[in-house]
Amino acid sequence: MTRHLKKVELHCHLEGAAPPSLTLAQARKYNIDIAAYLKDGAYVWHDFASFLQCYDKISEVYKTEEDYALLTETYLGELASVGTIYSELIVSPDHGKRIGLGADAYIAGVCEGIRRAEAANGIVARLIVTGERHFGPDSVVGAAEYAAKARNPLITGFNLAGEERMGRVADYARAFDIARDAGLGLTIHAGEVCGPFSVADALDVVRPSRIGHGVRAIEDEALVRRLAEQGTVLEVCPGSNIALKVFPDFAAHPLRRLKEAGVRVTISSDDPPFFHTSLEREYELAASAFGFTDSEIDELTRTGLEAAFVDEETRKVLLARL
Ligand SMILES: Nc1ncnc2[nH]cnc12
Ligand SMILES: [Zn+2]
Repeated sequence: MTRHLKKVELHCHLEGAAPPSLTLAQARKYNIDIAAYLKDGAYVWHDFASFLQCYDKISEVYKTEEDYALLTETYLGELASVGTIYSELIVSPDHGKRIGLGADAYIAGVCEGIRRAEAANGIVARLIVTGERHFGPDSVVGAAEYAAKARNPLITGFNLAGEERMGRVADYARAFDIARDAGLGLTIHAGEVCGPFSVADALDVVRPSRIGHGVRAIEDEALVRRLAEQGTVLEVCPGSNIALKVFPDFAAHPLRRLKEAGVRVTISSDDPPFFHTSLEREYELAASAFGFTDSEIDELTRTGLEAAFVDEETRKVLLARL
C-alpha cells in the first residue's frame, strides 16, 4: 500500500487528465458528438496516432475559461486526495487559440483552477507550456514565444510533445532556445515512440534537465551511462508505456534497470484516464510491479522535487513536507 506516501507528479497533460464523466458532461453541454472517441465511460483509441487524435478531439469540449478552471481544480483535487503535494501540468495555450478561446483566457482559467485547489487542499502546482510536434515547428516556436513573454509566475517550464515520429529534434531547436533564454525549465518527450537516437538528439540539441519518458534509452548502454553521468531526470510513466505497447508488460519495463544504472528517475501518469491509470496506481505499481520499498519510492518522489521547475524557496518548503 502506498496510500500513506507523499506524492509528486512532473508529467501530466492537463486535457489528458480529463475524467471521462466530466468530458461527457461538457460534450452534452455544448452538444458536441464525441461518441466515436468516448464509449462506455472510456476513451477510444488503438495506437499512438489514434490516441493523439482522440486527445485533440476530446480537448474540444473544454471551451471557456471556467471549463479550464473546473478541469484543473478537479484533477488537482484528485491528486491531493491521494497525498500529492506538488504537480506540474503540461498545458497548450496553442490549443486555447485553436478553439477560439485565446491563449490568455485558457491560461487564466488553468491558473484559477490552481488557486482554488491550493486554497482547498494545499497542493502546489506549476505549468509547463508545450508545443505539439504534429502542428509543426512554427506552432512550437509560437508556444515558446507565448511562454517566454507571459511573465506568469506559474509558467515555469517548456516541453515538446505530440507525434515523436514527425521531424527531428533539430527542427524544434529555435523554440527551445527561446524558452531557455527566458529562464524556463526545459523538458522534452523523447525515447517513448522513437528509439535511443531521439534521446541522444534531445540531449545534444536541447540540453534539458529532464526528459519526458526517455525509457527507450535502455536500448543503448552508452546512452544510459550518459544520462546517469549528466544527472538528467527521466519522467517515467510506466502505465502509459504499457498501454501504448512501448513494452509488452511491466516485467519488461526498464524503470528498475534505469534506476540501478544510476539514472535519476521519477514516476508520473501522463494521460491517466486514457491509459486506465492514475498517479495513485503508478505509485502502487512502483511497489507491486517493480518491487520498490517505501524508502525507494520516497527517493523517486524526492528526485521529483529536486528536479521540479520551481524557485529554490518553494523547493525547500516542499522538500520539508516530504
Ligand atoms: N504520451 C504522450 N506522448 C506524446 N505526446 C503526448 N500528448 C499527450 N500525451 C502524450
Ligand atoms: Zn506526455
